[in-house]
Amino acid sequence: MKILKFGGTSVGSPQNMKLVANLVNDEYRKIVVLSAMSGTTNKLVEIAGKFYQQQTQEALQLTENLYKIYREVIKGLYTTEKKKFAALDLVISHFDFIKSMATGPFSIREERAILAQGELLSTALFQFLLEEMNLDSVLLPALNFMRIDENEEPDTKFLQQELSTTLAKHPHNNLFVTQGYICRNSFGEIDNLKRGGSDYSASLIGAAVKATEIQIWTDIDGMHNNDPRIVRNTYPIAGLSFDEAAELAYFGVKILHPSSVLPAKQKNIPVKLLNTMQPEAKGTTISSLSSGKSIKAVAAKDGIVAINVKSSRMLLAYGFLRRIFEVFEEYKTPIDMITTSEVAVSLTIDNTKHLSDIIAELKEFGSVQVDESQTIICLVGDSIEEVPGTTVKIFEALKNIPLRMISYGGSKNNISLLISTTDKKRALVALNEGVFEREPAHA
Ligand SMILES: Nc1ncnc2c1ncn2[C@@H]1O[C@H](COP(=O)(O)OP(=O)(O)O)[C@@H](O)[C@H]1O
Ligand SMILES: N[C@@H](CC(=O)OP(=O)(O)O)C(=O)O
Repeated sequence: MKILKFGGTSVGSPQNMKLVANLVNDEYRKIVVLSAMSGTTNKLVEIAGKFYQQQTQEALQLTENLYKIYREVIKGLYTTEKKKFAALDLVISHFDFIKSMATGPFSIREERAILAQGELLSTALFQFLLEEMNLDSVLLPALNFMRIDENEEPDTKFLQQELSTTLAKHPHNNLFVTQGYICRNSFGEIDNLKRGGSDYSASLIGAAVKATEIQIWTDIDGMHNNDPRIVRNTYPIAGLSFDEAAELAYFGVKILHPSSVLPAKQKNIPVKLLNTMQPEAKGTTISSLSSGKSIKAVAAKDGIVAINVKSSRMLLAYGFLRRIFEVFEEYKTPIDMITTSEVAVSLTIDNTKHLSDIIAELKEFGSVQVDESQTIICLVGDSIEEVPGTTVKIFEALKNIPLRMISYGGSKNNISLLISTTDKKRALVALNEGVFEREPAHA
């Protein structure tokens, strides 16, 4: 069994959906996981926001605008009038559901139900397309098997049981289609795996059915060495280890959801990143194989806040760091980077929900300085410290950029630097020239 996940751009137009239908049309047994058509989830977030603010007319107007987009999609997607009618009926029922939110109370529960409509629509429309092409496929409702527990962790046992029971009912089918991103929570309500979560769905499903391969199909030919939206002359990386890919995803490479590497790593299932618009390109293979000692890529994570706590009283005192960490633990706020000196500690966080409470408590230890609008630049590779001259190249490339924090030696896979977000573009461009001078032979 293979898992093929197609992201928003891959199902973002009738033309692309047809490309996807042709790509899944072969003899392999597979589960196809689809995201919402690109732009849809953002629009649904906007609509839910208007309902929240009780701006009902604006919400209904945005809903109508989105409906019109789907009406056009139907025109371009099907050839027979019969399917066009059936698809229109289906689309109307989903939009009637959204419009029904105009009456009655609106809470986070209704918001999540609205956010789920994108994946429900894309999979239903895709299933109709497969039917029109006479491809035998089964639509599996993700809300029947994808579940998160009270800690928002996926219930992998339930997933495995439900999927194996469902698949056993279709022993002669090779093609299954399901929704990414959406799930139920511990109350049985509609919920989701957070933005970009369809990659995570694919990986969890792959691990549950012990797939031979998980393919993430998107609009670029694999993981590039640098952000192609910011830097020119980036190139796809042929191979990455699970650990390297996890670091890159966590530190902001948009192509892969941060949680999606672990389920595949645990079951040792290779993950391929492939391009729907260029299916013959090799893409990137993420596996347990080491991909060679070198720096493979750089990622940038914005929205970081640096907090510095300085306390001469605490000089050389044991227990100081534990007490600082306890404050973050109390507010369920993960720490990304940490650097220390004898009298001070600097930490970074990206979740600022409890920032003022955290600062208030930290002030009990000494003076606290907070710097917002920071970016972590993370260089990822294998056994970085064993490659002579690596750090020299990095600091030479960044010689004109103020570095607020440096984290090196925590793992063999990364060097992280904290800079002001205003310097991010300059830093990524400088690193591209100074560290990744040219495409390696294997890429
Ligand atoms: N290092 C990188 N390698 C490849 N793509 C990247 C990288 N950094 C950012 N991206 C962006 O990620 C985009 C694909 O991710 P995403 O929009 O989530 O895809 P999808 O809509 O298929 O889920 C690419 O179009 C690319 O611009
Ligand atoms: N539609 C969801 C889930 C998702 O993963 O989308 P994409 O695969 O297009 O990043 C979102 O926009 O967050």
